[in-house]
Amino acid sequence: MADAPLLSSPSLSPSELSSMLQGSLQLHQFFLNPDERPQVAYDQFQEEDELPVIDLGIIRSESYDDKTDCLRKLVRACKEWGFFRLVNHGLPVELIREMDTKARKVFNLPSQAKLQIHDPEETGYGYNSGSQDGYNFQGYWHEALRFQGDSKIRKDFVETTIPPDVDNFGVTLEEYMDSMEKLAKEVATHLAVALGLPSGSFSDACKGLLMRFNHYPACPQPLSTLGLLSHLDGFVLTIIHEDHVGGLQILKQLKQQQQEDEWISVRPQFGSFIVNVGDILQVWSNEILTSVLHRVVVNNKCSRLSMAYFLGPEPTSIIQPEPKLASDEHPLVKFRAFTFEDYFKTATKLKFRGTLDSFRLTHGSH
Ligand SMILES: O=C(O)CCC(=O)C(=O)O
Ligand SMILES: [Fe+2]
Repeated sequence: MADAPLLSSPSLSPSELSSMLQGSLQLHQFFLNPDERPQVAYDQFQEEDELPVIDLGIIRSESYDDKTDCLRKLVRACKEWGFFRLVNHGLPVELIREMDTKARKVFNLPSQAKLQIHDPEETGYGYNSGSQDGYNFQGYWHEALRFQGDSKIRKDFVETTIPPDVDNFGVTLEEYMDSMEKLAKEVATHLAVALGLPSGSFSDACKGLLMRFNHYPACPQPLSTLGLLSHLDGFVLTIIHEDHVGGLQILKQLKQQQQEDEWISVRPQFGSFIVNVGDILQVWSNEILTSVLHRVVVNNKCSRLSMAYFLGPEPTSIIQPEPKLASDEHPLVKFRAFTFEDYFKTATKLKFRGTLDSFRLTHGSH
């Protein structure tokens, strides 16, 4: 019986479940093939798997030696992990909390109200759930609220679709996205400097593109499904804030140690950000920096909210490696000419896995 497990899961609120199951899928249709199911639970943390921590206060400081050390650590983290934890970033925790609370309020609206948050002309804009036909993440235990475009379009969209009982959602969203854009561009600037490039090499070609709130309701059979399938982010940098629950998993690169890569759970830390390298930065950096596979595992106790901000290039930008980063150790990687738009179309078809291989002319070090 498809719905029998629901009866044995008293911790799930009926509204959380109906939010996922009101669409075209039944519970068992979220179950993945055994080889795709997670073997590591959302809260199985190992000490050796703590992400590298980058203290932005040190990079901003006047101390040349500390700053240089920290920039080296930043490059190492982006090479070896593709991810790091950003602390001392200066963004007020009150703003983060306010954004988290308001996004949660939207997800807690009845399903019918959430389904109104969409733009008929822009698929994927606004609200989507994993039980919805044609949604990129159909079949995953996930619902999302997505905002993009310039701030005028965004403001109009929010005003006409988000119910007024979520107080000033649009005001907080604009403030949060502005702060994220500044922060992401600052990180991109530090990365350019750390690689020996002029400071604007990456950030000048970027703009804030997309903000996605990810909500993963508690799931009656968490190890039979995933919240988000394993994927590579398709932008320059992603800045994620997650609540206290946990569920993000990263494929830890163990190739240097001649071992198979392994999935590790990231320990949540409210108030800090998780930053990761996207495919476009991997190309720009001549594949010195790495875009790494990650996914989300769900649990049967409580829902989880993450807020992901994506910094990207202009849609018509030609994406190519920076020739100044070519060296004996890192010969210039060759790609056929492609724009960010081309990248995105291919990535959508491939579900954001292995997209760059479609554009690669020679095989690099990945
Ligand atoms: O929910 C998370 O922690 C990760 C979200 C994510 O990977 C994404 O939105 O691309
Ligand atoms: Fe992602």
